[in-house]
Amino acid sequence: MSTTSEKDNATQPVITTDALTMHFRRCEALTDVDLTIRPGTVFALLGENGAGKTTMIRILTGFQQPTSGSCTVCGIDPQREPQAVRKRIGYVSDAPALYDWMTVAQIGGFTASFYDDQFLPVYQSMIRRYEIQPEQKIRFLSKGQRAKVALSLALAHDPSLLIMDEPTSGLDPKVRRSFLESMIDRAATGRTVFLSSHQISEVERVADTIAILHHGRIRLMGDLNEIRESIHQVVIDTDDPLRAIAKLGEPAEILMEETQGRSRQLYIQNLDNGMIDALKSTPGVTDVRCRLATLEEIFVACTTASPELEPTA
Ligand SMILES: Nc1ncnc2c1ncn2[C@@H]1O[C@H](COP(=O)(O)OP(=O)(O)OP(=O)(O)O)[C@@H](O)[C@H]1O
Repeated sequence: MSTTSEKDNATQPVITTDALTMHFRRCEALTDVDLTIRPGTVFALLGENGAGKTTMIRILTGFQQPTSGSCTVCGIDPQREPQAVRKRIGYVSDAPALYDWMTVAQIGGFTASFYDDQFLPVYQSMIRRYEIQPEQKIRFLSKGQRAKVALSLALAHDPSLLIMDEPTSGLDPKVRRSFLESMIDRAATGRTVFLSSHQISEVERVADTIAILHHGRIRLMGDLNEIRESIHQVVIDTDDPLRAIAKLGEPAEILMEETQGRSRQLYIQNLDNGMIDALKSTPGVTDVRCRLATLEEIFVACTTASPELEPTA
């Protein structure tokens, strides 16, 4: 029977951030990021290059002090107790720093000294499965082989939280597929996976919760299926490019708007049938077509600011 504290652990958020902000001298890498990630989730942080994903991961793993705001990882503050956080989690950085002069076997033995007895046999079996020679020097491994060693080191202590920055870059399609499937299996057993990516198709396959980061701000966050079912692409044809279109009321939110001649394309969250009818009956509107947006379109809509929708400072 599980104890009260085990039950608490199973429901307590694994990661929380509260108004997390990181401003470098010339760049606002993160601004007011609020996140809550529950156990048993595969969470994907999506964002284009420079959106702030690595900065976020560096703060969560205690390698970077935020400018303001706070966060917890497995209930621990990574700014106060970075070592305690790193011992609890598995972490794969976007450029794994491995000791080049060691062999694959030696780096496993070295890392095993920080964990319990289970680490080494699990590491060795993963290395075998990846068909990497244990006696090979790290310096002579290919990029993909290095990624596999880094993954094996991060996973061998069976962490309850795995944090990965672009985990599949460098992996071949076969390994990529089995790796992604293993992430789903981890979540099914109550463990949590946090990954950053700009590979939309991969995220669609594995993630159940996503956040889209744009210029350091969360543009959209939530259950992936709910997000996909709540955002529509609407194309409105008019008889005149300057024709005004009926304003959509609450709770609809326009994520992106583009005009091409007499055709206007909008990505709208929380659209309802009444709004479509209102658009259709707007004078001068000749046709309205509406369908659910793909995740790729949602990503583009959230990371391409329409000038008229840019928040004013
Ligand atoms: N130490 C630093 N000093 C100054 N600026 C930094 C520093 N680290 C990151 N930045 C800036 O912060 C922004 C976010 O960088 P970050 O590496 O977090 O992006 P990312 O989303 O991981 O991008 P990518 O997908 O290209 O890896 C970028 O504009 C980057 O130049």
